[in-house]
Amino acid sequence: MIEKIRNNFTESIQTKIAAADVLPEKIAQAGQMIVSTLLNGGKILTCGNGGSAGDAQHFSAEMLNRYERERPPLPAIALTTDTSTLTSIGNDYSFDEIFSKQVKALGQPGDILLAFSTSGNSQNVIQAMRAALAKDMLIISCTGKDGGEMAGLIGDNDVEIRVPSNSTARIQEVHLVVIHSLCDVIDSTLFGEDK
Ligand SMILES: O=C(CO)[C@@H](O)[C@H](O)[C@H](O)[C@H](O)COP(=O)(O)O
Ligand SMILES: [Zn+2]
Repeated sequence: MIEKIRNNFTESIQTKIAAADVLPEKIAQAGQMIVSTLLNGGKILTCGNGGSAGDAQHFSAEMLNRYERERPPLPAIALTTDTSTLTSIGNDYSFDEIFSKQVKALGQPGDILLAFSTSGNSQNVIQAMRAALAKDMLIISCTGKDGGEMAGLIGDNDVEIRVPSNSTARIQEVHLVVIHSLCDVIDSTLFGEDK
């Protein structure tokens, strides 16, 4: 058991080292995209399933409240939190539409959909991306593995941040570093370097 646990740490560290080689430019690009959207009066909608629902909420909480410093609240909505909305769409239509119907209702042109899926194949996230594209929103996708079906929906103005790993757990662990790095880019660009 001890060896198994140690191996989880080792694998997580190795995946992060591999990600540090390939992801920083994409993360910087995504962070600047978010900054431009915020400066234009837009907002960020976030979604994902399971651990990735937690990621979606983690990012929106850091926007709405704070990351590491005092600064004004920034606009973001996690589409994973309103159980009345989620259960009614799931019950009356389908689970695949739980995010896309919210994107259709809340999304405005120029807003960003921040979509988390380790496989890139979660249908409700894919439907949310299609709804965002139909609304002239921009997309930042955080994926892993081979990028799945989501990779094919990314356009020239969108950014895919794909973690180089096939393990759902290891990908999620890197997604958390991505979230905090996005917050870092956003805060330092909008409010200056932290003193
Ligand atoms: O947190 C975990 C596994 O670490 C699970 O809850 C996991 O997020 C769920 O199985 C998700 O449904 C997986 O979806 P996705 O990452 O492929 O979009
Ligand atoms: Zn998990």
